[in-house]
Amino acid sequence: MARTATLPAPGLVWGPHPERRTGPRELGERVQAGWTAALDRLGAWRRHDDAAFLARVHAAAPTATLDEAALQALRACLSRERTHEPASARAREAAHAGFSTASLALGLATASAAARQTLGHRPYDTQLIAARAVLAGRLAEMATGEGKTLTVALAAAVAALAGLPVHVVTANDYLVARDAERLRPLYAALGLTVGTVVQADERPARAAAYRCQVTYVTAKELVFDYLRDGQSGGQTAGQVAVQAAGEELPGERVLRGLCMAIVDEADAILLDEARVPLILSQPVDMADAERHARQALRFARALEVGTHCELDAATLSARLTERGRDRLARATASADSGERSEYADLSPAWRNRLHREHAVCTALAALHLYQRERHYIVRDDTVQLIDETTGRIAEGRAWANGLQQLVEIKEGCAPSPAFATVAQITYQRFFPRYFRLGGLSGTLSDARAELLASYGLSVRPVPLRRPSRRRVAPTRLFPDHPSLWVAVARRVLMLHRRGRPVLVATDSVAEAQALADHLHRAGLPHVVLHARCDAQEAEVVARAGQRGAITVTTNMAGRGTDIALGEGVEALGGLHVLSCQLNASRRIDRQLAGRAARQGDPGSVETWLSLDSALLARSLPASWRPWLAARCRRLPQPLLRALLRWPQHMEEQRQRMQRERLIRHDEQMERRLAFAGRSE
Ligand SMILES: Nc1ncnc2c1ncn2[C@@H]1O[C@H](COP(=O)(O)OP(=O)(O)OP(=O)(O)O)[C@@H](O)[C@H]1O
Repeated sequence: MARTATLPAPGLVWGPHPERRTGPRELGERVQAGWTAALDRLGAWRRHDDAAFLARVHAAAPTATLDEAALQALRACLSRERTHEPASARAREAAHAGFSTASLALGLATASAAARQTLGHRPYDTQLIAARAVLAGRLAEMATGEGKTLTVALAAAVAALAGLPVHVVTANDYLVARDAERLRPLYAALGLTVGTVVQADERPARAAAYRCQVTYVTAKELVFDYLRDGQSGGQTAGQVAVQAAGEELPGERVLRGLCMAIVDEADAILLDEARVPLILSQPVDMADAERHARQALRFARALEVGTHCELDAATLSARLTERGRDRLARATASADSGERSEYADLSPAWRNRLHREHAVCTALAALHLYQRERHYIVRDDTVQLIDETTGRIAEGRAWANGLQQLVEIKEGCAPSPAFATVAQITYQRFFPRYFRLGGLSGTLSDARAELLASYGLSVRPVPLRRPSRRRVAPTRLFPDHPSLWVAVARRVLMLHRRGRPVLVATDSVAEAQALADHLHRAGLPHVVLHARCDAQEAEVVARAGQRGAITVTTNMAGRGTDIALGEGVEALGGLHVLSCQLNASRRIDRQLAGRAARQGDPGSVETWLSLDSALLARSLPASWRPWLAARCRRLPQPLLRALLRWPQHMEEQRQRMQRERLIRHDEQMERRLAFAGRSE
């Protein structure tokens, strides 16, 4: 007998702040996303489907005008199909089906007309294909320089015309302001309003920005606004009515729900930034916090490793055994019963089993797992963290959940101000709450399985507009940094004499300065970029394509910044990118390479590394170094590439596991809090 199964309706929360509350996407949706991605791999089918869709957009172009009557008709047509407050289960299903091809074609044709009229840019076919993928709730992989900024605007405009409040999520405040400003005329021509949210904005400004039809914002600001909104509680019917009338509610929610988000540079946000939860915290009474931390350390010191607890060095976490739990319970009970004991001054929080076990496990980790000179250093009576990826001091960073104060007390330092977690959420739990979610980046395919598993998002590769003319020169390895800088300076001199612009990427400020000294001695004019100022960085990187320009950068050169070639540079061979950094993932290498040879321009890329670069030095056995140092210039290319790829692969795996652990931890928290209230 045939069996049929119906998929459960996704748990959608409607009302004034619509959002999904099902966590990661439903199984059915993931299967569908996986199936669509599999279809994409059938190149012939994909080309046919793209061609048919483009034909419809081009056919709709003559009717796609920007007069009010046409826009009114388009809005009506699109909003019939979107249903962000569906009244029935049937409408709810339609909400997931997306727009019909006909209305989507008309919507994109109209947005294209606005782009032509206001920006003077006729959207490329590749941009239309990518915008369609985004509106279908997918991640479009568009190579660097192919025009993602305009693509985002096309997709955002269509969704906004359908009546969905759209959040365009970008990498930093500078890009938020720049993109919104650049695209404002396009949105205005379609009768749409645009707002921006940056770090410095106060609550009323944020509320006003979120009331716009399209809001440009960074992921961090967006998530903190969501967490703060969660703290402000529900609204009364009267307040909802006031807000619906467009009036401001001081101290109330600023977001209008999670309807549609388009994530630009999606891999940077959904993967690279998604390794730690976002925590909303508030200062706590320091005397209480210090007493509590000292009590936790006292309990932890009384436990025997192996008998009462087990330690996991890989995850830097401790676990109590049954005997450990009993001992802890007895100790706290004896304090509670008023018996004279060393624990007599315990605060009431210790009566809660979950709380005391968590506090003692953290103290055990602080005592036995977090090591001086490896995880932190002690300087000027303070504990400073060491960044595990770069091996440098992580300025201004501190551990959460009381760990910082525990390590400080262990080291005999004065504990720094403590903060209690008020609410927390991960990107992996936040973004799937959007009713519609899509995004773009140049570097997604390496992580497609993880993106599907964590966010239910499939990756749609978008073809190049013009064939790439990027030349990749052989990789070279040098025994140490001094020999690397001498060779790099010579290379830069040679290219500079020909007038070709060069962009050199180094690993750190110190390395950039060392190279700058060599360039200076060689009489080569150059710009060193190591300020942590996104606006300045983008400005300098944008000039890096001028004839004879030499730019030295310390981190990934301006993701999201266009490097236009100066006059005559194309004939000289375009921009040359010289990477002297072994990045933590291949995606970052590809982003850097993507600064050269954009949109069919000529350009070249090469990678020169030193054996003592941070990631290599950490991952290659010390016994290999003398052998490699003697032969590094003669190693065959495949062997050299494999040698450099290995540490990068290990780092990618480590970061992936970190994200998986975070998701598991998040799920555990959710289960524990199921009876105690939500974590946000
Ligand atoms: N349809 C178009 N017509 C003409 N120029 C365009 C069009 N689309 C984009 N451009 C131009 O192409 C350049 C690159 O665009 P953009 O910066 O959006 O690329 P990108 O894909 O975001 O690059 P990256 O991956 O480096 O961030 C910009 O100068 C932009 O103005």
